[in-house]
Amino acid sequence: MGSSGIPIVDLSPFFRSDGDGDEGEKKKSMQVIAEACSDYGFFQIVNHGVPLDLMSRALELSTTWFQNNPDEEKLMSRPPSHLPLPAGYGRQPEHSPDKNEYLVLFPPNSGFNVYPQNPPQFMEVLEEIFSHLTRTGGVVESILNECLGFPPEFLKEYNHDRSWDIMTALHYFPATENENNGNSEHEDGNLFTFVIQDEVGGLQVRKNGEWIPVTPEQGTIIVNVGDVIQVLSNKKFKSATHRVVRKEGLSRFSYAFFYNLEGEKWVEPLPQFTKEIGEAPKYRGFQYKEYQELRIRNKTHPPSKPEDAIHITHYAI
Ligand SMILES: O=C(O)CCC(=O)C(=O)O
Ligand SMILES: [Fe+2]
Repeated sequence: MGSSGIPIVDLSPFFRSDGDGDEGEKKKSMQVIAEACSDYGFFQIVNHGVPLDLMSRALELSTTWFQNNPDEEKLMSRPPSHLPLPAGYGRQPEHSPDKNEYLVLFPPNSGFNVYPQNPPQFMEVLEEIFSHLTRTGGVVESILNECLGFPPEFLKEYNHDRSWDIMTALHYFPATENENNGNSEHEDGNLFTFVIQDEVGGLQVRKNGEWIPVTPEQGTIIVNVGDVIQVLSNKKFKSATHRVVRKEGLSRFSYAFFYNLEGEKWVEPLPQFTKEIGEAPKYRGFQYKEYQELRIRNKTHPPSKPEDAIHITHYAI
């Protein structure tokens, strides 16, 4: 358990080749994960395969880049991509309640990436951490697959195309006297997200109706389950409700890695969570990219009332 009461799971047994004794450890970890996902969709991982010095380095470099980068880089053009959002630098529109700026990256082999040039090592570190997070994503995906009782490799085959994964480096501005919203209350629309945060803190998750601060623990990666897992499992696993609150006098830096689905994929509650157990589906099916486009429109053209923003409830039956 972390100091915030969010479970911390040691993934090392999942990275070792199967030896005696590992099965028991794996089972215990999977129980903790399954419970956290059934309750509120949030847990943390250690011994996750991403080198700790790479994580610190990535945070140091993004801090330097956001604080010092020349405006030309911030203003670099963001050509359209295969996703409903472009790669490169962006900033929340002036009217947005969210006060952050960010850098969007696609997988290292993507021709759509727009990389920062300074510091010169930044691009290499971004590519390296992206690759590590992708590998850890595969491990977490297979754990969730087993926790949900899917046939072996079901999620891996359903979600074999990694070209829609994205990573964002985020910079939250210091809070002012009047407001401290960094990233409004939301659920992520994907399978799951990894968050790496600096020591400032500010990420909060809603658990049993209360906002719980996710206390920074160096080297830990936060995992939050997204809407796709919630829909496939007909809400057996929950998509985590979370937000970021800014601190006065302090900038906060983080990375979010979104383990996504290819845009053409169809998402709907699976028969083992509906007709095979006599339960009605809680959602109608949808194409992944249609939902992502609607979510991005929430950000670029915010509805006049927050309750008009599109969430997964848009597809609720
Ligand atoms: O910066 C963070 O800690 C979380 C970011 C987040 O929730 C998101 O980008 O969806
Ligand atoms: Fe999020």
